[in-house]
Order: sequence, then C-alpha cells, then structure tokens
Amino acid sequence: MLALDRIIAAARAAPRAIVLPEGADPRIAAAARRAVREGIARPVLLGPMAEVMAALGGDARGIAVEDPATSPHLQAYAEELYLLRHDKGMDLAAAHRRIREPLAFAAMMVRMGDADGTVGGAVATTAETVRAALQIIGLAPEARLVSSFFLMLLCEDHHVQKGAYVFADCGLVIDPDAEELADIARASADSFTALTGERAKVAMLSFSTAGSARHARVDKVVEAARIARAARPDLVIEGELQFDAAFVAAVGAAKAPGSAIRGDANVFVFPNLDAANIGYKIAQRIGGARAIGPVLQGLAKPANDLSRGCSEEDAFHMIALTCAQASARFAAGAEGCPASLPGAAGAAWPATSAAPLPPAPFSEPDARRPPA
Ligand SMILES: CC(C)(COP(=O)(O)OP(=O)(O)OC[C@H]1O[C@@H](n2cnc3c(N)ncnc32)[C@H](O)[C@@H]1OP(=O)(O)O)[C@@H](O)C(=O)NCCC(=O)NCCS
Ligand SMILES: CC(=O)OP(=O)(O)O
Repeated sequence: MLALDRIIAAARAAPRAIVLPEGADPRIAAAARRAVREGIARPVLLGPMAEVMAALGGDARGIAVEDPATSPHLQAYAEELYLLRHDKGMDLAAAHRRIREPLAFAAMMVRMGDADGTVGGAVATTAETVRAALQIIGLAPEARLVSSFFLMLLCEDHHVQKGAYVFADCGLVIDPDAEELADIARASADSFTALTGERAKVAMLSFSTAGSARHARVDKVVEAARIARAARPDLVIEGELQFDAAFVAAVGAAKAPGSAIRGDANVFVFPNLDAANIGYKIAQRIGGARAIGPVLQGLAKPANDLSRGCSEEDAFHMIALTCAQASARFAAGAEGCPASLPGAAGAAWPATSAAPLPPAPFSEPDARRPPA
C-alpha cells in the first residue's frame, strides 16, 4: 500500500496541527489519540471540554482541546468572519453566532494560521463541512473550482489489480458542466500524482465508449476531455470511456482499440455526483476498497471531509493525508516514490498553498489543555 505509506511517512516527517471540529465523536477522539501515538499530527479537538474528555477516555496527552464557545479567539475570529462575509449580508452579531459553530471555528483556525488543516464530516454532512471551508478558507489563488476526490486503495486478496486509484468528484460538485468536469479531471490528475508519485492516466467515464452511444450526456464528457487535454497537453486524458474499458485491458482493447490507456487508467472522473458517490460506495462496501475522502482540491489551505459512515481508521488516514497536504511533501523523489517516474517531476500538492505555516498555538502545553 505504497500511497498510504507515503502519506503517513510525509505526515510523520512534519506533524502538523490538525483541528478536528467533531472532538466529542468517539471515532474522531480515537483517531486523534492514534495520531499522537504514531507521531503524525498535533490534533486539536473542538467541543465542550467535558464531552471531549469523555470521548478521549480522560486521556488527552498530546492533544489540545478548545471549546469554541469559550475560546479567547472568539472576538478576533468573529471580526475576521464579519470582514469576509459582510458584503454577503452578514452583520457582526451573525458572525459571532456563526463562529461558535465548530465547523466555522475550525475553518477560521486554518485561515488564521492557528491550525494547518482541518478534518470534519464524521457527524456533519458534506454540504455543511464543505460550505464552511468554501466560505472561510476559500479558493486557492490559481483555482477556479473546489472539487473533491476519494483515494481508493485496492489491497485485498480478491483485488486482481491492486494499487491506488482516484475517483472524482464523489463529494462536492453535483452536476458539473463540461468546463467544470475538465477542471475536476485536471485537478484530480495532479492530486493523484502528488499522492502517489506516479503518472496519472485519466479516464473520463460515461455509459458510452468511443462513440458507442449518442446522447447529450455523452457529448458533455467528450467535450470535457477535449477541454482538459487542450489545457493540459502534458496529461493523459481519454474519454468518453465506460469503466470496464478504462480498467480492464482486454475490454479496453475490444471497445477502444485506439486507447492509449488500454484498461490502465488510475484516475476515474465520473460525469456527475450521482454516479461518483454511488460508484465509490459500491467499490468500498461491496468491492472491499479502502476509501479515503472526500479530499478537497482547489482550496487555499487544507480542509477535508469524511463520510458520516467513516471508521476510526478512516479518520486517522484523513488526518495523515491532511498533514501531508499541509506539508506539500509529495514532491517526486520523496520517500517511497521512484524519482524517475514520468510525469511526477516537481509534483507538489495541487492548488494548496505550500508556504510554511506558523506553528500552531495549541501545540504548546498550555492552560487550555486538561491535566493528563
Ligand atoms: C458544496 C455545496 C454545499 C456548495 O453549495 P452552495 O449552495 O453553492 O453553497 P454556498 O452558496 O454556501 O457556497 C459558498 C460559496 O462557495 C462558492 N462555491 C460553491 N461551490 C463551489 C465550488 N465547487 N467551487 C468554488 N466555489 C464554490 C459559492 O459560490 C459561494 O460563494 P460566495 O460565498 O462568495 O457567494 C453544494 O455544492 C453541495 O451541497 N454539494 C453536494 C454535497 C453532498 O451532499 N455530497 C454528497 C455526500 S459526499
Ligand atoms: C462522502 C459522503 O458520501 O458522505 P456522507 O456519507 O456523509 O453523505
């Protein structure tokens, strides 16, 4: 499981302050404890102290706990939120109310450099989690769209083709037009390379392969592939392809004989959120794939989501991935990654600020940390 090893190694090399807004959830508390034990992050759990401590089983060693309702940062964060949103109709009183919500507070910690990244969504819906990130952290300077992907790991005995794959967009953009789909394809290719150090081979998925069906929905995918290729001629992007033609060499050869991918795609771009969300859950729940996500791409700083069905282990992996994103340590040649791989040269985490962030204030032992 090279991709996961790379992520955990990158996180361990520079453990970051990751704020977890759902600190009273037992899966999140357990993942935070494991993150400390394995030296991959400096977690900050948000929530009422008594509830968070109960979730931690009374052991908060290495973990900072912060209650947004009583935080000394409330005033400064509310003022920043007001400045950000007053042209959208938010007054100062509304900013004060909103910033007490843990998702908003966590996103503001990241915005203000008081944490390096955030992971929510074990309890909140994706819409709630992503909206806080969109509104408070915002787009990376070079990005036009925030989208998401799942890192899908096939590592069970029954997986004939083992390895790491990216499925997108399984979490955020509901009904992308051709331009947006092209954007998702480009961002997902860069994310795949950043994560694995390998060259991305992108399949733009459809119910049609190489003109086998005619429909406006097929046209959208063909157009998206054209736009993406024109924008990024350095990438391998093919479509429209059905999943079997993109994943199984013999089927690819039969259905798309001219395909350069030949059943060897590693980035699968679904035509809309229905297909993508349903597809990843089937691969996970029936197929036995490990699914890490939704990872957000296109934000100015790292903020990631979880499925409400996540396990403690899923949350742990997402903390590691968020740390690694914050360090943008996926450059070619990093641990576990053959430097000579084509397409990987210079790959850093896409559309995420690589500027070093100041140390998190909650990393020091301080008065807010409950006694061990
Ligand atoms: C993510 C989502 C909540 C955004 O919805 P929305 O109604 O546009 O949310 P908001 O209006 O609050 O958006 C906040 C801001 O982000 C912007 N925005 C919305 N989607 C964006 C995107 N994909 N990329 C960049 N900016 C985006 C909005 O334009 C808005 O900008 P503004 O505050 O300057 O006006 C919505 O797309 C959604 O519900 N997606 C599906 C989530 C889901 O249920 N997934 C399934 C389970 S994983
Ligand atoms: C990603 C996803 O589907 O999230 P949830 O299961 O929380 O809706």
